[in-house]
Amino acid sequence: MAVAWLKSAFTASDKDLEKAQQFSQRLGSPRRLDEESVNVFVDAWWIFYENQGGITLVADFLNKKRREKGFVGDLNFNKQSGGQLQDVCPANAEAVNGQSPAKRSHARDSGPETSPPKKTKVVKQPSKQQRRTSGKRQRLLQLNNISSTGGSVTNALVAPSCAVIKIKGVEPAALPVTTNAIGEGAAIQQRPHVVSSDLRPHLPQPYSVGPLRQMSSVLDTHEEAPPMPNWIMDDIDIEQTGDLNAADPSIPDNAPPTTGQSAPKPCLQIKPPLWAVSRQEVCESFDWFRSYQGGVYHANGFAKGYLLSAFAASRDIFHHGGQIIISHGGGKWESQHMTRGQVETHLADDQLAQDKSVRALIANYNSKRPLVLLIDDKYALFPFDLSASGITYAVLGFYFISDYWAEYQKASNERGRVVRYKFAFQWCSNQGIPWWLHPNASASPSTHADQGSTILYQYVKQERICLRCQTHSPSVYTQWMCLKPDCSAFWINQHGKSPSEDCLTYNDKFLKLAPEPPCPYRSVDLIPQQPQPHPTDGITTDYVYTRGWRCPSCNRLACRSKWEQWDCPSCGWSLPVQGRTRQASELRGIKMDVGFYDHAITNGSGITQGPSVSYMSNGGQGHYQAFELPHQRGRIIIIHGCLPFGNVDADHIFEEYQKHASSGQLPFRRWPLRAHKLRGTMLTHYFSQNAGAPYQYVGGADNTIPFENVPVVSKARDLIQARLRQALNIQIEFNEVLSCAYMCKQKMAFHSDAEKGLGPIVAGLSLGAPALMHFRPCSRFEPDVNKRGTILSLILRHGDILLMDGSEVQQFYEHTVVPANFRIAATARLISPENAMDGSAKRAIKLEA
Ligand SMILES: O=C(O)CCC(=O)C(=O)O
Repeated sequence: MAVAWLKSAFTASDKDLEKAQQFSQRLGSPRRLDEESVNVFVDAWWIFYENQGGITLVADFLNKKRREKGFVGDLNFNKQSGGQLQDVCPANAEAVNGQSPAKRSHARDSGPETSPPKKTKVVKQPSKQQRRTSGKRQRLLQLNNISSTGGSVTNALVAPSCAVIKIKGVEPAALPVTTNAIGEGAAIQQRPHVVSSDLRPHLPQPYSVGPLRQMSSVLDTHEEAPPMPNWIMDDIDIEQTGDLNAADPSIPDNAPPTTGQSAPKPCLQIKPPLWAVSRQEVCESFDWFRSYQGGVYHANGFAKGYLLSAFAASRDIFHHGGQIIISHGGGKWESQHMTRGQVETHLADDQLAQDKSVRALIANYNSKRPLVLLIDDKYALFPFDLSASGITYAVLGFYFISDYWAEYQKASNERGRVVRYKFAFQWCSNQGIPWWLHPNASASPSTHADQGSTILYQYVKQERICLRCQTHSPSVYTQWMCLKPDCSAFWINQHGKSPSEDCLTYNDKFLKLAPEPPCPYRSVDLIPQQPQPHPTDGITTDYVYTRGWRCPSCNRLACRSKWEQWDCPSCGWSLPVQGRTRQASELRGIKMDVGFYDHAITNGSGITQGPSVSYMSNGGQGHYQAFELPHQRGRIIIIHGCLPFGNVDADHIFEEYQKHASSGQLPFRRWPLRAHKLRGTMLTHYFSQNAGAPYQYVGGADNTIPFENVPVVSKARDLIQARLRQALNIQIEFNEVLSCAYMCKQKMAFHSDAEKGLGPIVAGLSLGAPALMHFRPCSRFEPDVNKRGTILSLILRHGDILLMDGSEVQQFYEHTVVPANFRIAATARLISPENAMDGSAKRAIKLEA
């Protein structure tokens, strides 16, 4: 009976889609055939011919449907007859084609329940009459014959003298994937889907030659700059946090070993088209991956970049020379965190379809949107040793997600396992052959280059319906299991058990390259836009000038670490920037989008606000305001610039700073942070230069020049000292000034100036755009980060001087500065000779002692 159902439906459905729809409904498919037409047929096919050992389930399923349709009696599973399905109730005899049961076809000719499906003879397509009367089993073939006239994919089948069912009227766009089911053993060759008329692999030319394309055409323009992770602080105490330099937060050091190659890998003989040494270089230069912490970078609900790293799940693979990559969806692995100086272990947890990264990847799958895959040097499945070439990160290229599913993975949590979402990524072939398969990539081309050419396109969409949850799951492994974590049959095989991890083997049909959706991107779309070093308006302080670049000589992605130019730390290639000097008048009027004009004190902070007090200077009248911290821990005073002429000095200093920076006389640099968790060197957000006594916080003696070399800094120091004298009668001669330059969207993270040897008075002059300065209790004072809210916020305007008076201000509080646009600050301190020594001199003294 069941066979007759299938058979009649198959044979009748060659007429049109409507017939196929009827069949789908008879099978009880919950889905409309116009969406999943092909899958219905494939389900039926696999249920009958491929469900090894699962025939009881098939019988249950069909009997349920029979009962719903009003049939009397159930199909009987007859082991003696080798697993055939038989209708034991003669009352149904006439229900199918008016035939007697004896004349009907059987689902299986022979073979025990557990035997694999037999090879099928190819049969001529019978006439309708023949099909009715034939008692022989016919392995019927279904194919989705899609020919795309204007499209890029032509998928043709050649099937001499065989039964073929075509589903007409199904547009390729309506199908989730192009799907073919071919009877095993049938004399059918499926031609490769052809992406262009030229089947020869072509080399990724756009990487090496050709014009650089504007990235803006492929990027979501409203995408915001990703925030720096909040643990990136400029003054993390190394002793307190330990040296975390080697640890990428997405790659715990206790990551399980990646399955795959353990033998030494060959070195790359070429430079990848895009590579980097630090995570920051990737995030600042490459718009497709701007995630400092996670392995998946997503924006607007879609994944844009995916980093393959050491922390592989079991069964992650790098197949067809990397043209099929299977990887877990990212996140929720066991990880170690530093909290208040203590290492805490967070146990691995189940991934959920709603998790942001997983959700974004699924959205890519559903919309056929490609994403970019990157690897780091810890990704064991890549066949070359990146680190031997000094490469930490490399961009592979565009991939689309050909399938996804969930599975259990071993984990050291209470249950011993966690749910992981796995994604199958497939190379977008319009990019040519992958760069690492290029014959020049390897010293021994035979090792890897041939992997790209032995591609089999004979893809069969392998899926089955779970009889419990009635949803499809791909046949990823040789044993089929429901791969929907919400189903009670999830990860349970035909023996009713979870498979043993070691016994799972990929279904080789599943690993064939799938027909691809059209890829809207080309290789050149990966190349970051070449920076514009001399814009027509002369403004070189906008956000885009904070971004890194790709060295056109060696392809390295590099941060912009110098004010006057982009340069490549590997090969020294540089691109000088020629901007114009910005006037303070262009910037000082920028409105701050905050709910206060000058300052805000948080209720309960214990801060006492003093009155606004006037003072006189040679520029006119100014005023200042003091804020007393509780427990006499010191005071914070803001001295506003003098009107009407008091800011003229500040205006000149602002302009002079820019001129000296552009000429190289004042070398503004982004300096390495002393401790951080990212791989590679992490640079400060802002540019800085120290003058006078060395200040360890920004590079010590390495980043310090004498006051004589930078007259503008001396002028800034003089102005600060004059204001302290005029407003507060404080006589002080500072011996150090840290000058910081912030381009648009750069800022200084929370920190305190608590370095040993710093005097109790710290005073900073603000120039250019206004900035918000916030104070909060520091961790020693309030370990609970949730209770460490801002206690005081101030707006620092052009010409203002901010004074922090008292060493306890730094011991108990930390501060951050967030400028509204281009701004320069000169902060003066009095540093004791001991601190003025650089680190090595100090170590030498310690050793002598
Ligand atoms: O930009 C500023 O005004 C902040 C400077 C600062 O916090 C520092 O140098 O420690």
